[in-house]
Amino acid sequence: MPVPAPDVVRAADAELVVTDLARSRWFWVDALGFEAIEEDDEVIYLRGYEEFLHHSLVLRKGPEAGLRRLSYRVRTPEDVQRAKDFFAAKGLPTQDVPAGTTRGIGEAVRVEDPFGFPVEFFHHAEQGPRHVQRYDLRRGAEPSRIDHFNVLTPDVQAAHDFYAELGFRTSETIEDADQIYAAWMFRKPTVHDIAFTGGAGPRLHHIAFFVPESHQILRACDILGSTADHGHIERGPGRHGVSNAFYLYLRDPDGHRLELYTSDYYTGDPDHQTYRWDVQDPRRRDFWGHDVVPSWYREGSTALGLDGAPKALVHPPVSEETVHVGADGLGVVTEAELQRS
Ligand SMILES: O=C1C=CC(S(=O)(=O)O)=CC1(O)O
Ligand SMILES: [Fe+2]
Repeated sequence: MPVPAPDVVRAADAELVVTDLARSRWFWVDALGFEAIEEDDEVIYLRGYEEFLHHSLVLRKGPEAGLRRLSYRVRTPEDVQRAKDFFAAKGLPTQDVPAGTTRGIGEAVRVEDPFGFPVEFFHHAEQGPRHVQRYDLRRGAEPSRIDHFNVLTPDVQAAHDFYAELGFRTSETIEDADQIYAAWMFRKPTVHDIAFTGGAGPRLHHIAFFVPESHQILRACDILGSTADHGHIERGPGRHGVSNAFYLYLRDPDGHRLELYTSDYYTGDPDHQTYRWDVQDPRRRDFWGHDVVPSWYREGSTALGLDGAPKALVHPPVSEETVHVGADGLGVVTEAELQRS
């Protein structure tokens, strides 16, 4: 008898380990304008202006940078137990997380998914102050809300199939006749809550926050340029092929990647169709055909297991970089060159 999947509402919270909390605070709060809703010498709780829960991102001080958890909100308290039963039935590690372990979050279950990612499911959450119309508080890129996670994993097909079992639907893919190189999957009615990027994993590729319009993205670039901190700009601004979103990728002081993202599209109808990009289409990742910088394909944040230890990397047999030429400007990169990078 299959164990029912929990009813996942959306990607809701994440926790990153950072090595210099003050420097991280400068990047996420002073430069980009995230709200620090609570903080002490060890941890900062951040949120966007449109958010109603206590926070959506935790920066926790630690000796080595890494991804501690990706968290999904589930629809009912019973779905927390369903999540535990679903992962336990597959022989995957699960950990009960008492209410208040994370400020503002009720009891949760933390699991390791089949690909080594630390994933948490919670229902109860404290409401934070309603700042959606506090324009007097908005600064920097005016981040609105957490939108999605993107992770690096060597077998995108397997990840896609597992999250489909968890009830996620597929909005877009990048593929060819031989394989799927990337997939975007959703629970909330937009393009994605989780995306799988082919590459050595388990590693976090990025966490994305929605901003109101493209001009907040341009303002983030101008702010970082003004203080000669332009080195934090990795890729963009530009228009995505996949998702149609206007985007910018930034790297924080520990190298954690943040995407500022706006104007994707609705996916909530029951017969929403998956859009499949050919890996040879130079517009798939940047609709204007701009190059994808190599670091965007190759670099990510270490995932920490439930025991807190860094997860060992598994490399994919073939990387998108070695398949696609043209817009990425890389020409054909051999797998051996990739492994050395
Ligand atoms: O959110 C996203 C939407 C599209 C893309 S891609 O670069 O267009 O593939 C990447 C992304 O996963 O960050
Ligand atoms: Fe993204």
